[in-house]
Parts: sequence; structure tokens; C-alpha cells
Amino acid sequence: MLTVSDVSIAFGGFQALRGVSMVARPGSIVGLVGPNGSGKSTLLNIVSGIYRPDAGKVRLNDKPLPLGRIEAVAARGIGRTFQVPRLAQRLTVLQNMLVGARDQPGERLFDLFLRPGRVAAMEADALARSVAILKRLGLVEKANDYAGNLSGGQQKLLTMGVLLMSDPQVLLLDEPAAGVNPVLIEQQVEFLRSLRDEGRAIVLIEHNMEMISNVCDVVYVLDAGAVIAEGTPAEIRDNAEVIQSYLGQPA
Ligand SMILES: Nc1ncnc2c1ncn2[C@@H]1O[C@H](COP(=O)(O)OP(=O)(O)OP(=O)(O)O)[C@@H](O)[C@H]1O
Repeated sequence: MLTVSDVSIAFGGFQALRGVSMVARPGSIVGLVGPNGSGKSTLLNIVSGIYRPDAGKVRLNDKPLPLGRIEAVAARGIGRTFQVPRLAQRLTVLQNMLVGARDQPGERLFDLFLRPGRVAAMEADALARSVAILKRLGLVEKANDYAGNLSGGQQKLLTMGVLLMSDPQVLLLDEPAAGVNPVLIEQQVEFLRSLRDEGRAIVLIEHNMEMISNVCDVVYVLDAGAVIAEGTPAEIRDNAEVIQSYLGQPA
């Protein structure tokens, strides 16, 4: 279980997060919504190890995460995507997937020279896992296309696939549906549900409220760096404070 406790961070004099707490259980999808600038991406930046908070803790299965150390946090099983897909545009879809495989023994000289059989077996395993994930994403026919030639929506699907190659317990997804056509959003939704059914925890930033309502078990609403509401999508929809602050309408 991912547990964020009382996290605060300021940039210069600007308080971006103030005492934010959040829980993401295995086998659940947690939505993170709120107006632009409310601190959603900053929270993911902290959980994924990019920033060290000024105060507060983040734990995975009761063990504190080494915040501020991206590689160390990733190695604990936390993976993240960004609003703009970060793919190697001039590598193929399959090559991008293989780059995503964590801890490849072929990267270590010792293994390469002294345990070539093990390296070959691990590479065959990474290849098989890549193909299996690409099938789940409906991208297997594109395996040999350059990532840069995929549509924006397909690139977002591929970033999720690359992330899954490192087998994360927690996936942090920053606006996966933005700019994506409805057919591919439906495909994302199916994929997210399958990840949840595997027991992974997903934290999803999204402005698409239909998607949030469709897939989330619980939703947190941030406003000006603080959590102003938490509950099921239906509870959030009916929350007067949320309606006022997030949708800018009188309750
Ligand atoms: N590295 C930084 N330096 C200075 N200010 C920052 C930094 N990162 C975030 N901020 C500020 O913190 C606030 C929260 O930003 P953040 O990107 O977390 O918001 P958001 O809720 O994700 O917004 P959006 O929906 O537009 O992506 C913003 O005012 C932003 O300018």
C-alpha cells in the first residue's frame, strides 16, 4: 500500500503542497483531480522521487521511500508517466519496451562475459514480456514501427507499456487521456482495469471527469495545494465544496 502522510513543499515563497495525505491500496485506482496549478503533478513528482518534500513521508508497504532519489524510488516499484510521453522517438516500439525492462543483466560486464546463458535467457524473457504487453495494448502490429510515427494516443499507451516492463507495484499516471481520441481512451481504461485486477495500485491525474468516474475507486480533490475532498466518484460529484472550487460554480 502507498501511503502519503502530511506532505508539504514550497518553491521559493510559494507553498505548492500543504499537508497532503493520500492512500493508494493494491488493486485500486485512485483519481487525483483539481484545478490547474493545484499541485497534482507536484505530488506525483514527490512520490516518484523527483522532489524531496519539506515535510511529510511517503511509505510503500510501511517502509519509507527514499524521496529525492528517482532511481532508488523506481527500484522500490514506483513507476510514473508524464503529461508529454517520454519515448525514444527514433527507436522502434519494441526497442522502447526493451529499454523499459529493469535490471537487464546484459548491461553488466560481469554477466555478459561470465554468464552469457543467463543474459540470453533474461533477454528472451524481456522479449516475451514485451510482446505480451504490446498485445494487451493492441500495439503488437506496430512493434517494428518507430515510436515517433505512432499517434499521440498510441504513444501514451506505449509509455504505459514501457512502464509495465519494470513491473511496478504502483503506477503514477499524469493525464493519460489528454488529447487522446475516445477509442484509445477506452483502450486505456481497459488496460488500467487489467492492471488493477493484477493487484497494482494506480494513481491517475486526469481532467477527463468521465474517465475518472468510470475507473476510479476513490478520488482525491486538490485545491491550492491541499486535499479538500476524498471519496468515491459519486460522493465527489455531489460534494458542494468541490462543485464550488473545482467547477467554479455555486453549490
Ligand atoms: N519546480 C518548480 N518550481 C517552482 N514552482 C513550481 C515547480 N513545480 C511546480 N511549481 C508550481 O506549483 C504549483 C502546482 O503545480 P503543479 O504542476 O503541481 O499543478 P497541477 O495541479 O499538476 O496543474 P496542471 O493541471 O496544470 O498540470 C504551480 O503554481 C506551479 O507553478
